[in-house]
Amino acid sequence: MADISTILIVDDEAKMRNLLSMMLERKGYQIDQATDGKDALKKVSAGTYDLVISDIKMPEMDGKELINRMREQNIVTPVVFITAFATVDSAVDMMRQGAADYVTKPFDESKIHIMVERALNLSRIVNENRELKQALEEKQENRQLIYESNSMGGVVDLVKNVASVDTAVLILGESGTGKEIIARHIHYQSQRSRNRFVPVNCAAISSNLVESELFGYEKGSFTGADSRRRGKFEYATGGTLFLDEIGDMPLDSQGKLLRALQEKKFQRVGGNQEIPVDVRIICATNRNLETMVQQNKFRQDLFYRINVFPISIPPLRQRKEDVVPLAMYLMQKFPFGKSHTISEGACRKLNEYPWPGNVRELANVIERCLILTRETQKITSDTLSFLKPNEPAAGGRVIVKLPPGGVQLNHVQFSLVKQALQAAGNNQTTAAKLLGLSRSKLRVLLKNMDGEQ
Ligand SMILES: Nc1ncnc2c1ncn2[C@@H]1O[C@H](COP(=O)(O)OP(=O)(O)OP(=O)(O)O)[C@@H](O)[C@H]1O
Repeated sequence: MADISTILIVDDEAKMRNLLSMMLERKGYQIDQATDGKDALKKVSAGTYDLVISDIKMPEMDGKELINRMREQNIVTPVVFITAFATVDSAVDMMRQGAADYVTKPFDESKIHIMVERALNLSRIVNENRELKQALEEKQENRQLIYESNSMGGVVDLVKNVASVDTAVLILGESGTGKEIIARHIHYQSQRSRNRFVPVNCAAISSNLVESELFGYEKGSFTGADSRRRGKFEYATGGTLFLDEIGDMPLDSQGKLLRALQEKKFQRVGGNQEIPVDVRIICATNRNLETMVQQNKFRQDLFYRINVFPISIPPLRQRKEDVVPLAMYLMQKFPFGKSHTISEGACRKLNEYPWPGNVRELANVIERCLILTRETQKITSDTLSFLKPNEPAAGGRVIVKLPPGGVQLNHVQFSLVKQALQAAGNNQTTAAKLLGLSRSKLRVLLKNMDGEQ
């Protein structure tokens, strides 16, 4: 049931839109309508459609401009044109613009159905091809797991054991230890590897959006829901759903997640169609969920359901053997780091440092060193003089004195975010790094700040 095709019909004539909608709804397709190219572009940018059927002549934005704008925005949904007068020339022109097909008016119903089926088949093949390519690239990108330590060797053994079964896995470890890369390895070694690996950062989604992010929504289910949208569960069908920072998921959303996992089905927000769950769940957290359960901050029943096969990733300071191999590997990953060398003294310094931000912090330090030594291409212990073993390079402890009259925490947050953006020249990725946040979490903060202004 999850793959009912959704078609967007674009025509300025209501009569034509309704006629086509009726014909296609009878065949079981889900239909949405737009009144011209501009309206259609807004909808295809926000929603998920399998096919667009569009008139050519329309006010505001015509069919040709619509398809051009879609391709500019990398929206590859096939478009079929309906035209009153198709000469060979205009047909060639339409196909040149990237149309999947065209039909001439007046048309009979069977012609429309054949054309829609053909275009949807094409759409499926194009999507499959694109996703396979993406998966291959991702697999190559995340292929290498660097380690020398016995403790990481143990983690890799656990990954091998659990990959082939569909068991829920809970990956535990401090921030930046490699929880996501381990989750990807489980996925790519499983029978689900031909399908998607879909990461969701539970900490980056504001609580009122968790449900629609996970389960999707129907058109009109809330203000701004202009079109139907698939959620992460549906998107990951046949594959793996990676729920990162699960400990940060609000309690009421935890209840909804639990229900979907128990009943093995869910409904989109505002919908009544039951959609079966066919995903493998891998969760990760840097929090102590058992303590959170005791404090009633995490649901015990959900904890038992996701904690079937726990894997703990040790912090980098407890596996010093991995530090230098990882540093060498990370150097190679940067395009300008291929011919750099690293001295023994520098390696010693890297080994002495406690790495509170783990592998992510090591990657940041290596990037900084590569920039500092662009000329000499030699990383020495002097290059690492900014690294103080008792003073973390990033994410260190900061003590802020509380003013006697108290302070609004969100004002402090606001000020720090603003300063970080200023220092980073408005580059959100760099600003997020300065604040020890992921870019998505910074975006949520910015959005919330917008709301408060
Ligand atoms: N053993 C490893 N080999 C190669 N790369 C690694 C390894 N461990 C971590 N990395 C890299 O370090 C970075 C941080 O790892 P990852 O995102 O998996 O950590 P995480 O524990 O999920 O972080 P967070 O808790 O902040 O979400 C990534 O770029 C990842 O590819």
